[in-house]
Amino acid sequence: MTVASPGQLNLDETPSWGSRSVDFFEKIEQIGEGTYGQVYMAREKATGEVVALKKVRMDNEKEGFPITAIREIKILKKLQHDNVIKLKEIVTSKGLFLHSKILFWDANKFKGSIYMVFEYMDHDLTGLSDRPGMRFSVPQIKCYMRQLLTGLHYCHVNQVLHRDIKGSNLLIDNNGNLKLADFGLARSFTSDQNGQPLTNRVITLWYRPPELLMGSTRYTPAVDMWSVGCIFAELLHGKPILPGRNETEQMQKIGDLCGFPDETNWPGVSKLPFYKTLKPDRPTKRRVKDVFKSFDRHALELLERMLTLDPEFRISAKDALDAEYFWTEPFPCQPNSLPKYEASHEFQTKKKRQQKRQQQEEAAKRQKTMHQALPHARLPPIQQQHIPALPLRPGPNQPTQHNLGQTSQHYGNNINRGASGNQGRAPGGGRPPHGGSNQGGGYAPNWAVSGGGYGGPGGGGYTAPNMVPQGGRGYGAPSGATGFSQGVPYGGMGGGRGPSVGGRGQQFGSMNAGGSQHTGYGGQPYMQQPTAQYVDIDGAYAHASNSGFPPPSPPHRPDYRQQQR
Ligand SMILES: Nc1ncnc2c1ncn2[C@@H]1O[C@H](COP(=O)(O)OP(=O)(O)OP(=O)(O)O)[C@@H](O)[C@H]1O
Repeated sequence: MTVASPGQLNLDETPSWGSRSVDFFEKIEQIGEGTYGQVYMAREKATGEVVALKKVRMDNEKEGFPITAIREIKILKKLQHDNVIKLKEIVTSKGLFLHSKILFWDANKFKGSIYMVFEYMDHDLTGLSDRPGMRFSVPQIKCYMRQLLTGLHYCHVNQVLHRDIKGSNLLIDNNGNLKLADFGLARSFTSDQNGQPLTNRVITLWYRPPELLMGSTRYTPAVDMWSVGCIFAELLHGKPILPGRNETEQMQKIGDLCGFPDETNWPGVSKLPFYKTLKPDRPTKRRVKDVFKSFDRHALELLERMLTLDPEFRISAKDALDAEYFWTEPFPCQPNSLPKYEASHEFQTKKKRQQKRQQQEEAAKRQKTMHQALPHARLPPIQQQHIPALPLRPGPNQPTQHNLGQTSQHYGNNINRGASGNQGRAPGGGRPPHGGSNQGGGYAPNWAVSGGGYGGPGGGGYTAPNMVPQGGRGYGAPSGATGFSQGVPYGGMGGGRGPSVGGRGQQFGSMNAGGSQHTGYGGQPYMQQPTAQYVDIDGAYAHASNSGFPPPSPPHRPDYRQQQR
């Protein structure tokens, strides 16, 4: 593989990427609204195959190519697993042109887009849960949870932190397969953690672990496991369990449920930057068992281990897969035995709910008018649907060491306890395929952001230079202050979803031809904004790592999701 020079979109590894126009697809309908563009259900005209097109908005030349998209493309190119969404290719709309595998555009004229083409998934977990009357059975919850943990274990073994685990990023198809999606905040990590600090403004507030809320910048895959714990409890409880409106309230809610951490249950916690600020005046006590006493004994035991305050003792994905919960009756069902549902994405269910609410409001207004006109008319009240949470059973807690899988096997969907090959029940963790090709090839750790080696195409491993800055740099708009709607019991999971993550509000500075001039990270110009632009996923990182990060101040960019949610 060629190592791309700075400032180019290196499509070497997948030659077809970027060469096709979005016109090869016809859009069917919008199914998602993300921070950087819309997501559409679409059909490839030639084959009839249904796909999802995620548009990367690039119409603001000042801000350049969004770093979330660069990260997402780069990481998804490497990760290949049944429980991780497959990025099939990248297509472009007019205004971009491809020359020698480098994408160019004219910054002053270009109003086009890059689209990521994904395999299509019928639902996201939030959309599915929000369907009126939706109830998940225990085998179904176990089936989804096992797939979520399997996909996450694969990411962690391959040294990728997802950093935005939440229902709307868990996609489900009508064969019951669950896949992790939205790797826009993901990043690679090194196990020694001696590198540069990581940003703590990641993970959507309701799913954000205490170490990030208290300002830790050296964290581990345990951050994702906290989010998994929140999702797990949400699935069983029927609504989000920690719906804070801002960081302070979020930490308060965690303290009320899990007890506020101290040096006894989390040595070193008092040294975290915001510990003293967030510490409540009143005493708190762990109440997980009381609050969720209706949960099954094994479910509660697993939940306690996921919601362990000290990240070092929080259960890992690998150990969670080995938990009794998955190996006692009722067992997880097979994905393909699950019922098929009409497509349901959060975007659509939210829209339907809004429309219904509007209709109800209009009907209420009409009734009021009629009532005023006809004082004796008997008018029925507007019905509120109330669906109780799933009933389940009680049990204990048992914290264990957080621990990454060390082996290099794929952990498939069909996990057999004690089956040959895997020792015990827990998985090894598959390495991702080497750089861009699916066959052969060496693989060395630290392939992405942390700048270690990774396999070249079709053969031996090679060591990449430091391609990406350590540190993540997610300086988004502060999260959680606005647009909050508290979830109510409604089907499997709650209605309103939490305030969005802070780390998204940022773009990677545009890069100009030749790579000698560029705007800084987050659109802070170091030099005059160039006209001709191109983006290189690998090279951009290489360039960025030499560019004096972090920028002096976080760039200002509105967080669209805060306005929406
Ligand atoms: N491959 C896919 N198949 C079907 N639907 C998808 C697919 N990818 C994304 N979606 C839908 O679009 C929504 C937004 O996608 P995604 O989270 O990837 O975008 P985003 O810009 O990162 O969003 P956000 O800013 O909310 O994190 C998802 O919640 C899901 O409903």
